[in-house]
Amino acid sequence: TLPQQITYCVDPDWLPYEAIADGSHVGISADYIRYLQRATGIEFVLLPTESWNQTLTALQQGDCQLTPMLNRSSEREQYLVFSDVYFRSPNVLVSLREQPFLQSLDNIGERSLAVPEGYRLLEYLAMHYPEIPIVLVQSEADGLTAVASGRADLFIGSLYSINALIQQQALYQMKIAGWVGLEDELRLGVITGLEPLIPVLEQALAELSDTERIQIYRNWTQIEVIDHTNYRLIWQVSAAALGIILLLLLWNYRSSYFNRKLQEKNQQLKQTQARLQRAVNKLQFLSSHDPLTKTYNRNHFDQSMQKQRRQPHSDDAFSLIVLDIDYFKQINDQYGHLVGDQVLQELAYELMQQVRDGDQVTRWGGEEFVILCQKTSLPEAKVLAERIRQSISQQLFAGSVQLSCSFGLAEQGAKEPLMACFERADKALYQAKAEGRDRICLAKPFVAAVS
Ligand SMILES: Nc1nc2c(ncn2[C@@H]2O[C@H](COP(=O)(O)OP(=O)(O)OP(=O)(O)O)[C@@H](O)[C@H]2O)c(=O)[nH]1
Repeated sequence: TLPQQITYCVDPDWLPYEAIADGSHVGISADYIRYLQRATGIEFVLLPTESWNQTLTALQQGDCQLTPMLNRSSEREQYLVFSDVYFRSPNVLVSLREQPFLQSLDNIGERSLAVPEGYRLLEYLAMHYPEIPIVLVQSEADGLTAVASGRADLFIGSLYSINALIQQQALYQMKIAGWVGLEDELRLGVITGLEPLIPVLEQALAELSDTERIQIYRNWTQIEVIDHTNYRLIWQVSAAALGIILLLLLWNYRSSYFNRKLQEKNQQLKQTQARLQRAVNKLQFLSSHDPLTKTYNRNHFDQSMQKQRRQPHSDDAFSLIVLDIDYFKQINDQYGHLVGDQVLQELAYELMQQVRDGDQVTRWGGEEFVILCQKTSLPEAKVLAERIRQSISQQLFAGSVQLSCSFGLAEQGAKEPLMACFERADKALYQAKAEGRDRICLAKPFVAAVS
């Protein structure tokens, strides 16, 4: 009679074959146990252990009645009976990348070899390679760490579990350094006394299709080339590079944005400066010019007089022509004020045409103009005044107006203040008016006051 319930133990750390995770049995053998439970109706109860050695002890003592996945060895046959092999896996040697490829156990030489405690491999090595220095480790994971840290030169273990561990722990500095002739031939083991279970379990295993076996295997293994590229590192480096590129692009975008803004602001500033300069120019022009005739105004005339006074030692002659339109009131009355304005503008234009570059035409007020003649003696000023007088008499202003002007001329005497010179010229102008207009009168020479 078969038991309704049996206890079983597993290797708690031997993925993908089997392991205990959060108290539950996982791995390939867990799928087989679940299948066997369904197929046989026997309840399999896990007795968790902390190491493979503990599992073997529990089996020896009868606390556990079954273990689902192990190799047969003569030592184990003393307390276990085995099913047929239902899973095979090669055993391999693992070393650091820089180690040479050893091919097999025969080429190990002086190198030390890490082997998990309780593994059948120990028996195998003791029998076939007693000279190899063995470093005992707790588990396959511990064995790989031993090689990674230099505690052992090589590790020997099952291909599938090593593959899984290397990936899980990202031990990409490891490589498979050789094949061990010995294959794992994994079987179910039950303690002696429960032999009748074996045919029942074998019968159930025989009914498992190849597809189901492959599915179980696939559930727990990912076959990948061990010597593979460290994609995680590549991703990390690429992500970092991408990050830096994005930062640079952002920086570039921001700085060109601010540059554009700055250029816009500079442009606006330039435009404002230009507007301001135009306003200043206009103000300067207005402060020194007569708005109607565009000749200089009295303000500018006064400033020029002061400058003239600052050059008392100049030997150059300097003359003033003061002129006034004759009967301008009548022109205004007859043709209207707007025509009067136009006459003033055209006359001013005529005066500016006639004088030399250094001379200045100023509207003194109303219809009276003053011409400051640099480097000009009284006879020279008279020639100029005569030319002006004649040219005025020969043209029509504002289309139809004929006019004449009266002129008063004076040459600045030595040490004569300009204002005094102006007054002499103005007097001469009144004289011209009084003598019948349309004529030129010269002022009497300057007589310096006797001190
Ligand atoms: N259209 C116009 N007339 C002006 C302007 N400034 C002064 N006048 C006029 O010029 C006239 C000057 O008249 P008056 O001082 O009597 O002199 P006038 O008529 O020229 O006579 P005489 O100088 O003695 O020959 C006045 O009627 C003013 O109104 C101006 O800017 N535009």
